Amino acid sequence: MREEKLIKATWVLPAWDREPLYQGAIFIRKERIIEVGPAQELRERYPAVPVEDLGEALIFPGLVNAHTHASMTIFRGLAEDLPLMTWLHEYIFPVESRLRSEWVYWGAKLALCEMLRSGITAVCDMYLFEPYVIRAVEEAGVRAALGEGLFDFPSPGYGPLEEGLRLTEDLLRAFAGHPRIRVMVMPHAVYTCSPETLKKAARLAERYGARLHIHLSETAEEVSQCLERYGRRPVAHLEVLGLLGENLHVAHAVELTDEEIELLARKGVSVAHCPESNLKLGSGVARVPEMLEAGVRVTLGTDGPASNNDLDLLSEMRTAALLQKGLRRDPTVLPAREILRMATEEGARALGFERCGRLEPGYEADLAVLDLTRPDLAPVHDPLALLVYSARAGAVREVMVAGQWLMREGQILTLDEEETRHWVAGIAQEIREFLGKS
Ligand SMILES: CSC[C@H]1O[C@@H](n2cnc3c(O)ncnc32)[C@H](O)[C@@H]1O
Ligand SMILES: [Zn+2]
Repeated sequence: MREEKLIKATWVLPAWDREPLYQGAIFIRKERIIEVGPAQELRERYPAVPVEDLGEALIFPGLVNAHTHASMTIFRGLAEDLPLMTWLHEYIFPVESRLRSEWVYWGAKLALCEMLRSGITAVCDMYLFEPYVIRAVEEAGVRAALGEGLFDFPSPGYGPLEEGLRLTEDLLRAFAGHPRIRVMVMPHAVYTCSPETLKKAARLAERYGARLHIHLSETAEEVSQCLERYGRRPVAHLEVLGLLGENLHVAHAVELTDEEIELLARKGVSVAHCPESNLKLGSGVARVPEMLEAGVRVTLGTDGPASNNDLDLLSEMRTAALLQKGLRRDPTVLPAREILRMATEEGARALGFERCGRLEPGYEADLAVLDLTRPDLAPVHDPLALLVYSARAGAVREVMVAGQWLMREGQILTLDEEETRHWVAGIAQEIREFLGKS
């Protein structure tokens, strides 16, 4: 395998806050970016390095899906048009009680194929039987921050909670120092984890210097249940239990007061905004402009494919932007640049991948390539706006993580897409049978 590469394209967008380069190139050595600049200059500087010309295309920083449950592809379309608590308690938790490790493995592989196709190079995943997601992630070659989802009731993945904590600890040890995989401690939510469980999770994270991830303030019902049970809202609940801090990454944060936004900002908590799942489950709309204004680190996630119902972060960027503009009757709210920041650099930082999310010297060579020969991506007045407002998953042609091509000319190199679809079709049939659906 070549240690050095020079890739060039008609456009290179180095980062959310940088101007796009026309006829740009990137010089990569092993997994790192050494230099980004005009193609002609880089060719002259590195004459011995073969040039890979990507032609009429836009090279951009790989996207970061900051919250998902990848394996839930197997449940896509199973329970529709329901509010979160009904969806979870009456449909998803019962079917998940029959979950099997190979379902999680093949479901994750299908999800990774889909995510690669929308230019995602890093993902934050919380699920059950997570070691099987890790297997899929290792095969795919993407970057991931992940953990076994923990709740008080017995899990099909690990049994009683103590086993879940032990499994998390084993994973923390096994993947310490891994170049692409970070293990996080992942209690599911305040309504499925007792205060004792949350404290145990926080202690475990602290012992290993790990990050914590939890669903937080996703719906009004979650807030009222928390008030009823503990006499305080979810954010205050986590504060009292000592969870709010820079190592905490929360999903959703739809139901926040001004004071809660201030507190999250002050404590350095990051938020994964998941607008399409929040819309589809009728949960509401997160107060993203207020969070950004207050200094909260906002990232972007798809949430699981059973509540979104896709894993296309390009379309998520568009939804996130359009939603706030429409709600506020103000097109200047959440400009494309800010959206790209959330989907790249901010996501990477929230997951602990400090040298990802930008195409700059010293950063990991995690990037994706948009095919600009498509009619829906012409003409190119503004590459950044094109990426945020016009691009869809199908337009991503290449993906590279840590200097390795994972997708070339529309072909995923590391996973067998056909085989994966075939396995998932079989699993879906099994699921339908035990649900008495066919
Ligand atoms: C404990 S593993 C993860 C757990 O989360 C469930 N889940 C999927 N989507 C959501 C959501 O939007 N809010 C809360 N919980 C969700 C998933 O089904 C697993 O049980
Ligand atoms: Zn979720």
